[in-house]
Amino acid sequence: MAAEWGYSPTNGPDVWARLFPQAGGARQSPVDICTSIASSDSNLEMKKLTFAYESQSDLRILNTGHGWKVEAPQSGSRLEGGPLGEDIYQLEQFHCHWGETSAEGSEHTVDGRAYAGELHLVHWNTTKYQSFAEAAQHPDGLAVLGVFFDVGNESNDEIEKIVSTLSEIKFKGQFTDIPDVIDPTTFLPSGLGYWTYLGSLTTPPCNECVIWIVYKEPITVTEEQVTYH
Ligand SMILES: NCCOCCOCCNC(=O)c1ccc(S(N)(=O)=O)cc1
Ligand SMILES: [Zn+2]
Repeated sequence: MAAEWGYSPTNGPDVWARLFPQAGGARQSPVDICTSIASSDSNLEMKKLTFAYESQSDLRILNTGHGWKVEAPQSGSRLEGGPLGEDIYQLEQFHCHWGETSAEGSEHTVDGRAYAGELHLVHWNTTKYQSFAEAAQHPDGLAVLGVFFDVGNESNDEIEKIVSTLSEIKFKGQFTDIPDVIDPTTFLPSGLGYWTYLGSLTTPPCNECVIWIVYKEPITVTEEQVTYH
């Protein structure tokens, strides 16, 4: 039985490769995004990244033990263009990484700077593959949109619909339904500039199957919305 991976010295990222060989690979995420060496690719400007999501209610939210995850398989959603070639990607789930304080918590960093948290909208390639699990075995299987959280005075209404349910799922494995209607489009910043690179799942099994699209502009949430209680 694989030991529980986590973020302590004995089960954290430095030892994941012992149990999950892909964690020792050449295209592992997260990375530090060095803005001075990121090159702008004129192709990307030509093929605009486009997305279309449905609004859904009664989505199931789960305490994964490392944060919350909302299961949101949306056959009517589409993410395409930009670095995704001719393939169409469909939303599967979205989840959040955050930390003990608002000074840390994001997985990607920008010129060494961490944000208070990071939202991941996880999509899979429905043009080429028949399921999420199958797509996760291929280098172009998944596309994940990363959105940084900045802490400020305005709370984010859509995030509030999610974090307001966390008191019901205090323990790993617990889940509940979010009664409100959630529209994933509202999680995206107004400025749609992004960095993109070929990487991996940021947690075990660390499959090298993700085309990462990390938005440059963070969205603002309150301290309450993005720190462990
Ligand atoms: N069970 C066989 C291997 O399956 C590979 C897929 O892993 C399933 C569990 N993990 C995920 O789905 C998963 C999805 C997204 C991210 S992340 N943080 O990179 O967006 C990390 C992990
Ligand atoms: Zn993630």
